[in-house]
Amino acid sequence: MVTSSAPGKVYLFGEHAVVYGEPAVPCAIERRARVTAREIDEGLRIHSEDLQLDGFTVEYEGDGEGRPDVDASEPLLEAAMGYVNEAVAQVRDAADAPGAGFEIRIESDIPLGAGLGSSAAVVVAAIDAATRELGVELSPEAIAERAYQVEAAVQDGEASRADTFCSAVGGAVRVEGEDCRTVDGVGNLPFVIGYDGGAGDTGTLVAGVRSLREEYDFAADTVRAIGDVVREGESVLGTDDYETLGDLMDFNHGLLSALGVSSRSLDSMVWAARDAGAMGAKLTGAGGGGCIVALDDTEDALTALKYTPGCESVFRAELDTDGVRQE
Ligand SMILES: Nc1ncnc2c1ncn2[C@@H]1O[C@H](COP(=O)(O)OP(=O)(O)OP(=O)(O)O)[C@@H](O)[C@H]1O
Ligand SMILES: C[C@@](O)(CCO)CC(=O)[O-]
Ligand SMILES: [Mg+2]
Repeated sequence: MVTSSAPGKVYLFGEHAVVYGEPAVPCAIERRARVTAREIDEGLRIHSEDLQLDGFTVEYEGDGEGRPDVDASEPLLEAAMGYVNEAVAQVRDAADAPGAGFEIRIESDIPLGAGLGSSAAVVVAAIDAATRELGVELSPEAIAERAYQVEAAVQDGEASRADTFCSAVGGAVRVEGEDCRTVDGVGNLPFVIGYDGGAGDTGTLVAGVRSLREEYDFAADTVRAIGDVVREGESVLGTDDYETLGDLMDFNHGLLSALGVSSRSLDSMVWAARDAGAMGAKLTGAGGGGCIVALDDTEDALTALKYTPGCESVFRAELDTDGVRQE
């Protein structure tokens, strides 16, 4: 039996646009998914007490074919189980063990569908734990590549390498197409996270941006403008010019909002943080609901968010320089 863990992330800049080849800078945070894998004779048994589908919790056991005994629609269940099923397919391929069976147990500190990269963290940790269980040790980079294949499969071919690379190697990273690298010297940015208790489905939100881009040239321009914001942001990354970094986060949020991936509660948390003096604030991840990230080195945004209607919890996020690791 092997347990591995991998961190979630926030996007300083660049989500969504990164799917179309623009650069993005996600940062791993000290919130982890832990996955325990045990080899069994055949099939797949998955336990996750964190898995919530539209307000109810299930512990499911499935072989990827049969359906767990819960009252949920087929598409919802498919969305819920797709990541783990595809991760196990990658493990079987990596270990050249097509018939390997697993019992997988998931425990995660990362809220689901909230923009903190729960899917990437679960997939990265699952691939590490289950390959080690079969006696195969993959490098973090190889795990990142396989985890990306999983996200691409579940998100209907539309995913970037950003979440999975960040979760696998930790720290702040820069991803542009297939070019994935660590960004040194970023240090611990004063991130404050506000969470509305809700969720958005990454695959659906990505598909929405894709159709806007196809329909309107100005939506394609908006995606390119996000890339420009990221390139500008990179010039101050690693300096103490948090004001400029914050202004660019604000700009990035406006562009994401134009692409239709913000929500009323994300917008009100963003404004609450800004009104309290945060240097910048934006949604993080796919959007639709979930989390915002603000830059504030005082306690003011944290306190203001606590009293913001629609904000369910608020916390500081420390940069996690560790990526995937065996526990
Ligand atoms: N603790 C968990 N147990 C089981 N499955 C999980 C768990 N955490 C995440 N998942 C899987 O990841 C899916 C959520 O992934 P999704 O990409 O929509 O959101 P996210 O990764 O949290 O946010 P984002 O991609 O915006 O950063 C869940 O539906 C589920 O399939
Ligand atoms: C929305 C998106 O850019 C980030 C989700 O955390 C999707 C992806 O990069 O695969
Ligand atoms: Mg995800």
